[in-house]
Order: sequence, then structure tokens, then C-alpha cells
Amino acid sequence: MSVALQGSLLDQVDDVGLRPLAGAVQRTTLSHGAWIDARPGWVTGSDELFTRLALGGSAGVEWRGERRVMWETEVDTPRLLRFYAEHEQLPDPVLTQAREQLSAYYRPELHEPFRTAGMCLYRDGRDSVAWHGDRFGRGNSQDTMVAIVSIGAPRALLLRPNGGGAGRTIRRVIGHGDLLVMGGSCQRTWEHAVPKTAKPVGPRISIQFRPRGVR
Ligand SMILES: O=C(O)CCC(=O)C(=O)O
Ligand SMILES: [Fe+2]
Repeated sequence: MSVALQGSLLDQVDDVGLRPLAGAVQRTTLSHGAWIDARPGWVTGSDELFTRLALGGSAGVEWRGERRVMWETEVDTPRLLRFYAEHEQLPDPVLTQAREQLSAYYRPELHEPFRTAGMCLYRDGRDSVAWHGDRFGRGNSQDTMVAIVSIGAPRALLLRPNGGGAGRTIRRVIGHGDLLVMGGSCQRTWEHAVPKTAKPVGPRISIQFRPRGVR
């Protein structure tokens, strides 16, 4: 796997860590009770963290390719994946800290901690995720939150109300340690996607923290 990364210059001087959330998170209210929060540059030293996580084997994450059935043929899922269930050790201590800090910050609103961590590796612009909501679990019927940490090369995350409609898509370019949290009814009244791009882009890792029973 080729994971050459053009890092952000600012980021290379920092050790891997987290900046504060309080006072630095900006909320955008969407329709139908959905919202997104943004905290740009939350993870410091994120290029270093990227390198640690992108390396396979014991130093990092066992990235897995998956297959799925599409139009009656089996195709590769266009990204690599690793899901950490709630009792699994996360692959880097800063991710454990991130989960704790998110849980503390959002507790008054979420009333429960973030527990699982889904990870995706987008190797280049051909990797993507199609329009969807995280609706396999409680996100289908209840308000909840999904917190996304993005490291490596920035990619566009698109959001639109279910079914779309011209001019209703919101675009956020996230990478290099940015935090984006989808909340309220976002998983059931809105959809999100990371589209393919023909532009030459480096690899990006997305880490999604979710509460129990949300997937
Ligand atoms: O790449 C991302 O940040 C989004 C991933 C996503 O939506 C998912 O895995 O459910
Ligand atoms: Fe998702």
C-alpha cells in the first residue's frame, strides 16, 4: 500500500496530542433537528499520528479490505476498514484520550459516552463512501452523535437532507486533525458521503467515535 503523505507544514512541529474543545467548537444548525460541530485542528502532530496508524502490523492497524454485493456482483468496498468494538484497545493512546475528551465535552447533551471507534483508510481519490446515514442501530430512531476525527490528506465530506435536492448539499473539507461531529437527528434525517475525486489527493484516515448501539 502506498501511503505517501504530503503533510501540513504547521502540523509537523507539534507532538501528537489534543487541543482543547471548550470554546473552540463551532456549531452549524441544519434542518429537521440536525446539526454539525466543527473543531478544526483538534489533533496536533496529526501527520505523525497518520504515519503510525497507516503502517500495518503490530505498529498500527490491521486494515481490512471488505467485499460487498452491488448490482448482483461482488465488489471491493472502496476503502480499508477496521472497527474497534467497545472493549477493544484502540491502536494509539491519543485515540483513547480523544474518546474520553469527547465523552466529557458532550456528556451534558449526549448523556452517555462514546464507546466504539470505526476507522476508514481512503488510499487515494478513488476511495470513497456513498451517501448514507449511520442507521444500523439507534441512529435510525433516536437522536445521537457520531464524532469524526480526520487525519492525513483533507477530503470533502458532503451532507444533504435525505434524498438530496438541488442546492442543499453542505461541503466540509476535513483532514490534518480536524474534528467534525454530526448530532441531533443527523443520522436519520440527513445523509453524508465522501465522494471520489479525480484530483490527485493523498491518503486520509477517518476515525468515527460512536455511542453504544449506534453504527
Ligand atoms: O470518512 C468519513 O469521515 C465518513 C465515514 C462514514 O461516514 C462512515 O464510516 O460511516
Ligand atoms: Fe457514516
